[in-house]
Amino acid sequence: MIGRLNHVAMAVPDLDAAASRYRDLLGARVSAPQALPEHGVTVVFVETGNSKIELMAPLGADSPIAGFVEKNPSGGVHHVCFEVADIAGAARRLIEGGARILGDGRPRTGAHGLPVLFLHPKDFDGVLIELEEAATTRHSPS
Ligand SMILES: CC[C@@H](C(=O)O)C(=O)SCCNC(=O)CCNC(=O)[C@H](O)C(C)(C)COP(=O)(O)OP(=O)(O)OC[C@H]1O[C@@H](n2cnc3c(N)ncnc32)[C@H](O)[C@@H]1OP(=O)(O)O
Ligand SMILES: [Co+2]
Repeated sequence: MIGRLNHVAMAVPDLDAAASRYRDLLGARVSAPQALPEHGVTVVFVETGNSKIELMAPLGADSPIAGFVEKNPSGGVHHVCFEVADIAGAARRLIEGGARILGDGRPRTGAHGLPVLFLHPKDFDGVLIELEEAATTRHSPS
């Protein structure tokens, strides 16, 4: 069901400093910061050729990554994101298999303008998994 690794996300305490390190020390192409209040994070994406790194800092009072950054004040790997062809079908199959989808269970629009959802880390060996519907499978409204 899962396809390409879309990104690995790192939660960081200082987004500008982290972005500079990837740009200036590692020589990577880094996108402009994108504030996503509906997700409680500000993100930049680092291009790695075969995938991406998402650097994210908490945004707002109810950020879902606030607890993680509090427990890991230097930052750390927060989640991995896999592409799926059909996110609604994937969600049904996961629920049938006993996995928990975080939030209200419905996909939300993620940083790339595509539907995303998150699976509980306790159901996947302590790793938070994000699923993103692959761009090629989106249909334009007719
Ligand atoms: C930018 C949009 C989008 C994209 O398009 O790419 C994004 O990536 S948004 C990214 C931010 N959004 C999310 O992460 C949404 C889903 N996450 C959550 O709902 C929460 O982060 C969480 C997973 C429910 C954890 O929230 P928290 O407040 O930390 O809850 P707890 O303190 O109760 O933690 C429970 C338990 O889980 C462990 N934990 C927490 N975060 C992680 C993590 N990232 N990876 C692995 N495990 C994690 C935490 O340590 C607790 O464990 P115990 O202490 O053993 O109980
Ligand atoms: Co992500």
